[in-house]
Amino acid sequence: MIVFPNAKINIGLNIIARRPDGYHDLETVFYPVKINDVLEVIEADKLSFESSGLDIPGRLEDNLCIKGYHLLKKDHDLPPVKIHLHKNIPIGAGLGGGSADAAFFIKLMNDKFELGLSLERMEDYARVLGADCAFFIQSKPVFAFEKGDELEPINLDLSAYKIVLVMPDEHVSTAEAYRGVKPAPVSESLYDLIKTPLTAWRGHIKNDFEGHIFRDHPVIRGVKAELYEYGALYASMSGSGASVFGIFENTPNLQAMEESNQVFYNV
Ligand SMILES: C[C@@](CO)(OP(=O)(O)O)[C@H](O)COP(=O)(O)OP(=O)(O)OC[C@H]1O[C@@H](n2ccc(N)nc2=O)[C@H](O)[C@@H]1O
Ligand SMILES: Nc1ncnc2c1ncn2[C@@H]1O[C@H](COP(=O)(O)OP(=O)(O)O)[C@@H](O)[C@H]1O
Repeated sequence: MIVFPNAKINIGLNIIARRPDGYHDLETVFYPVKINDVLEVIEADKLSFESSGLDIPGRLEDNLCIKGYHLLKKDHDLPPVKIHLHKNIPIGAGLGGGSADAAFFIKLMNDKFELGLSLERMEDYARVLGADCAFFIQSKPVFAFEKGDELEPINLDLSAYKIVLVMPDEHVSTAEAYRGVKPAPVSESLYDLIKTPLTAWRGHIKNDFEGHIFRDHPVIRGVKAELYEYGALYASMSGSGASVFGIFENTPNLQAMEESNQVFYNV
């Protein structure tokens, strides 16, 4: 069985407070985008994992698909499987690629081995693997709060616009992003701001990571500024970076940016 885990962007990201468990309470909007990995699972004699495409840093046993397998195996009688992941979603990009793989792995295993798990149950499994994994079970636009794993569906349809994503040759780890941030309560909730017209988002819907990440990685700040120069109605770093998206009325020609960045059009 083959599935195609998709990436996400964060539209707005307010880091509100540090929690006693070391995590942070936040609010964000997750919006699915069309950049996909390819994940295949077949029954086999022993558990194995291999990947192609982009190199995935870290140990094999820490891959979120393998972690997902062990998590499900605790509660279900699963045979060994061979997992192949073709990695296409940029890594350390704030696009949630690893989390998407984890969630799509759970869904795939549920379908393939008829585990009978409800969406809510799969979201519970996903939460164990990472704060933003639960979103990818349904991959529909949501307002996310608490650790980013409490989800409320929202009506947000950007299909009339062109979303372009730029990935500079920089990587920011999620841990680095959280280490540098100063949590603060919000004056205007993203839950309300996201309902305002897109043309009013600039300057109001913010990503709290941008402050210190832009200071430490000026290249990323430059990408955002350039997207506005090309006419973006709204532009922001996604999540913990380093990718930056722009929302345009019409597809821009970013050929000049392609020399030093990876550009994904109409995601
Ligand atoms: C920042 C965000 C924004 O959507 O995504 P990315 O930009 O990395 O994709 C998420 O909060 C990332 O979620 P995820 O990548 O699933 O995080 P986890 O694996 O659970 O945690 C990695 C580390 O991030 C920090 N962390 C994560 C979530 C949260 N609400 N508070 C935190 O402080 C913790 O230090 C944790 O050890
Ligand atoms: N299937 C996976 N794909 C990508 N990264 C993974 C995967 N499983 C575990 N990881 C680990 O998660 C880290 C960050 O992953 P990723 O989700 O791509 O970035 P981000 O948190 O910026 O969205 C990687 O550096 C890697 O060590």
